[in-house]
Amino acid sequence: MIRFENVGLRYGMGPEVLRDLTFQVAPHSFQFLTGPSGAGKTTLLRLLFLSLRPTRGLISVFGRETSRIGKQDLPKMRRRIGIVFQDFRLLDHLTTYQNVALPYRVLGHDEATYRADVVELLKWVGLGERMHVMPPVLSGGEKQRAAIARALITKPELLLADEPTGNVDPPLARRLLRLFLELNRLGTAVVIATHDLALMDQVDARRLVLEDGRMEIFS
Ligand SMILES: Nc1ncnc2c1ncn2[C@@H]1O[C@H](COP(=O)(O)OP(=O)(O)OP(=O)(O)O)[C@@H](O)[C@H]1O
Repeated sequence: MIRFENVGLRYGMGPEVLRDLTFQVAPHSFQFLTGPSGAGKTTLLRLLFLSLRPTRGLISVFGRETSRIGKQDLPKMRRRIGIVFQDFRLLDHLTTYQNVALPYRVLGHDEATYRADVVELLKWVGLGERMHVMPPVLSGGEKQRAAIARALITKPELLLADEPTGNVDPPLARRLLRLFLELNRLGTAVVIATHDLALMDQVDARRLVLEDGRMEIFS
């Protein structure tokens, strides 16, 4: 599904932030991406989401080498990937429901074709009662779940989440983890970037560990 071969990345003229990364993410797989602060986790997620290009090496996503993907094809590729950003990136002037429905609206779909799916997903993440309020009145954990729902609404083949439990207490973190595991059980490949050792210890999952720009894999 995703293949990295000797990938390196530097920002501008700076030092290489990621070096010689060679690994794969298989369809339907579940893995954590971890490592100390500044190790390059967010940078790696941006490479996976095609919002950064490597400065060396090859990345292939869904069987296509990213250097050959033109700008016009990016939205179509990205629709197959759901991403939960560290800072949520919800739109404050839309309701929770409208935020989650946004990908469909952008595609110009008729609301009647997606309304039931959005409502069902909001219930699944425990926001059934909060769907008509705006993000500024949601708690941190509720925003987190709204961002997760928005990433999932298009049924992505790959879900990327950047510190998805960074803003929540341990019981909610466990619930979110169960949500990701359930999603994975339904067929989505999942990559969760996290510092949270207690969270990782709850699942016997593959760990991609970044340190000094290089990756070690523990299966
Ligand atoms: N846009 C940028 N321009 C220049 N340097 C950057 C940029 N974004 C990140 N960096 C640098 O790249 C390195 C990796 O950053 P990154 O945010 O990927 O790490 P991280 O592992 O996600 O950190 P954290 O766990 O603190 O979120 C850091 O040294 C950071 O300062």
